[in-house]
Amino acid sequence: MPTENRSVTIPDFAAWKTEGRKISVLTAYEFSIARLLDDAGIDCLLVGDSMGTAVQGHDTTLGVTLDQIVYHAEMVARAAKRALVVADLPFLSYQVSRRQAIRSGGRMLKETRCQAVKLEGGTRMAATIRSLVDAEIPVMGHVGLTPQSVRRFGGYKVQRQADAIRADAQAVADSGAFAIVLECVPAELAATITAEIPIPTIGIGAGAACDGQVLVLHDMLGLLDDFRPRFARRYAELGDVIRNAAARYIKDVESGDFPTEGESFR
Ligand SMILES: Nc1nc(=O)c2c([nH]1)NC[C@@H]1CN(c3ccc(C(=O)N[C@@H](CCC(=O)O)C(=O)O)cc3)CN21
Ligand SMILES: CC(C)C(=O)C(=O)O
Ligand SMILES: [Mg+2]
Repeated sequence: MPTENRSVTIPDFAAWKTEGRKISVLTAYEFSIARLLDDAGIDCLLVGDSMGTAVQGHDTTLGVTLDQIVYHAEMVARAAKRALVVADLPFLSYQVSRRQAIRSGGRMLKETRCQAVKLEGGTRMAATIRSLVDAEIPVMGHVGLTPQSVRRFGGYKVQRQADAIRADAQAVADSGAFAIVLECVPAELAATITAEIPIPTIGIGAGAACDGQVLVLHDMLGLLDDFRPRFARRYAELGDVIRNAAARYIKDVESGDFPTEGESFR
């Protein structure tokens, strides 16, 4: 029987907060990239529903399905030798009922080798998180800018209702989640929450005080030309690299420079 081959466990992850060890998280959607990120030493790979924007080309995450996340989580979890793999529960795969949440989260653990699921919402999702945890499905929370709420928010905006967001984070922690994403909240609020809850906070657009940071892979690699929020530092310009490589290939095909005899069989 194949054995799990991971060095990072949920309890390690939860303990990193008390040890003051910063947690690095990136999204991943497929095998080859996930293997490279794992080799590089990333702590956690998130199979995000941001695949709706980053991979599928939509302007929201609302259309992403549970089947799609299962398919991508399967590839990512197969690639990861040591990183913790977490998969997003997409819109309407957990909001209908606690039974639905357990079915969806359970499917993720049964059909892929991911170790946990992430879902959006604070106080209003507390009972759901508790039900998942009771069913042995580890949960990462997500509060602040919750992209699945985009139709209520009316856009992607920094969330500033400090008391409500603090209560949301506390409810997520009290419900048994092992970590929580804080998305697009003022740095000072994220610092307050990080100090007052016992589980690690993973920030995106939430300042430096968080216990860890997460970015969408396509954003940090420069693969999306027209998505540049202030929090998405670019560590590479792969868009330029890919356009250049493709342009050189096209030129070589048109001129007949490719392929050479050495690149052909005789
Ligand atoms: N590729 C990608 N990266 C993401 O970070 C991401 C997605 N997709 N899809 C789902 C959500 C949407 N996200 C977003 C989208 C836009 C802003 C944005 O434009 N923020 C403005 C601030 C707006 C304001 O409050 O005034 C900024 O300037 O950063 C932030 C987060 C984060 N998530
Ligand atoms: C940006 C992270 C937190 C996320 O939820 C996603 O990639 O879907
Ligand atoms: Mg997400």
